[in-house]
This record gives sequence, structure tokens and C-alpha cells, in this order.
Amino acid sequence: MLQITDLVKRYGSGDPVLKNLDLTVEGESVVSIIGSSGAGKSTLLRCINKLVEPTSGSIELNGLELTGLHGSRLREARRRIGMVFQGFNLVDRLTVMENVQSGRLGYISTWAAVTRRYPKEDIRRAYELMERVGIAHYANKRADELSGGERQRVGVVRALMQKPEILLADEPTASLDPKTSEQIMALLRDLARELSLPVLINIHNVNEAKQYTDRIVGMRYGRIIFDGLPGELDEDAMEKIYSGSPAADRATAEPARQAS
Ligand SMILES: Nc1ncnc2c1ncn2[C@@H]1O[C@H](COP(=O)(O)OP(=O)(O)OP(=O)(O)O)[C@@H](O)[C@H]1O
Repeated sequence: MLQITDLVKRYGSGDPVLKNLDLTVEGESVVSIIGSSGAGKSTLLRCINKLVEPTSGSIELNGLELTGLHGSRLREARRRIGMVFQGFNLVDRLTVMENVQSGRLGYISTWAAVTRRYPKEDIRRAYELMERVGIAHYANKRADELSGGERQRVGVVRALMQKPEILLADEPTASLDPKTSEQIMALLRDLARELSLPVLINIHNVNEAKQYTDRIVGMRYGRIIFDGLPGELDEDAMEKIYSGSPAADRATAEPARQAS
């Protein structure tokens, strides 16, 4: 379970971009985060995977407090969090298998990584996952020979190789055509179920959020102002999420409705 309590993030001396935010994500649910550009969606994900340190508040993943960690404890904590990126973040000149195995880098010796002598169990797991997402036949192809959808499947397998306790996806379909985009969303939803993995997806495409996720969290300038089931995201809620400006929002805050 991911439990975020009273989270504040301020860059430098500016206004906070996350304002006393509370969010709980449990079990195998797929939660999408929607909101205008600048609402703080990426910052929220970055606080969770510790690319930025929150200004205050608490982020607990299955009982482990993630804020304030450094050094080896931070590296250990990061392994618990899988990350899928908009631009896939693959190494183009490496093969699919090498990219996938980079998800295990924190676990195996540098020697094993440099010589590409992956542990048998890691190779078995890689093939199992690649098979599952339909890219096993590309194992020895260079990553840059794959299509966008195939590359994102590599990104997903790489994230799963580290056996994460939660998967964070930052605009995972924004670089893909509509059909491929839907396939990747369906894949993330299905994997969440199969692996009992909570998935948190930052997404601009509201239709995909409605169709492929269990719960939608709507942010407006650092606050969660909607938290509900896809069917509850009506025009009124959309208007609230996508209207306003940072200045107008400084004055007022509306409490979020909790998902039932
Ligand atoms: N490293 C940074 N330094 C200073 N300000 C930042 C930094 N990163 C983000 N911000 C600011 O924080 C606010 C929230 O940005 P963030 O990228 O989290 O929003 P977002 O909802 O993900 O937007 P988008 O949908 O465009 O990606 C914005 O005003 C942005 O300019």
C-alpha cells in the first residue's frame, strides 16, 4: 500500500506545487492522475520515486517511509518502485534483453552486468515477462529496431524485472498512436491484476483514464480535487479539474471526494 500524507513540495522559494496532499493507493488498483499542465502530476510521481525530495509530509510504501532516505537505503527503496516513462528511456544500441536486464542492475554484481552474464533466474524471468507482453522473439534485436509500442513493452518488462511493489507510469502512452496507446493501457491494467501490483499512471488522455483505470484522481494546481470512480467523472468534475489558475487557487481549496 502507498500512503501519502500531508505532502508538500516547493521548488526553491516559489509557491508549493503540491499542497498538503493525501493519497492512498492499495492492492492491485490502477489509479490515473489527471489534471492540467502544471497541476503537479509529474512532481507527485517524482516525489514517490525520489527523483525530488518532498518539502514536508510522508510517503509510505508498505510500511517503509520513503522521505528522507539517503545512500544505500535510498537505492534499496528505489528498487521497490518500478517506473515506466513517456519516452521509454531505453538504450537504443543495446538489445531488448540487455535493456530488460538493466532493470536488475541494482541486484547483480557489476562484473555480471558488464560481461552480460545474467543469473539464470533473471533470464528465465525476462523470457517469461517478454513472452507475456509479446516481445520474446525480439530478445536479441536492438531496441532502436522496434516500434514505439514494442519499445514501451520493453520499458514495462524492464520495470517489472525489479519485482516492484508499485508501478509508476509517467505519460506512458503520450508518444504512441491511439491504437497502440490503448493496447499499452490494457496491458498495464491486466498486469496490475495478474501481479497484484498497484499502478499509478499520470495521463492526459481522459478517455483512456476512464476506460482503463479503476480510479481517477484529478489534480488542480497542487491539490487533489477529485478522487472517484471513472463513472463519477462527470462534466462538473471535469470543469473543476481543468478550470482555474494557480493564482485563483492560492485562495481556495476544495476537498476531494473519496472513491467508494
Ligand atoms: N525542477 C523544477 N524546478 C522548478 N519548478 C518546477 C520544477 N519541476 C516542475 N516545476 C513546476 O512545478 C509545477 C508543476 O509541474 P509538474 O511538471 O509537476 O506538472 P504536471 O501536472 O506534470 O504538468 P504536465 O502535464 O505539463 O507534465 C509547474 O508550475 C512547474 O513549472
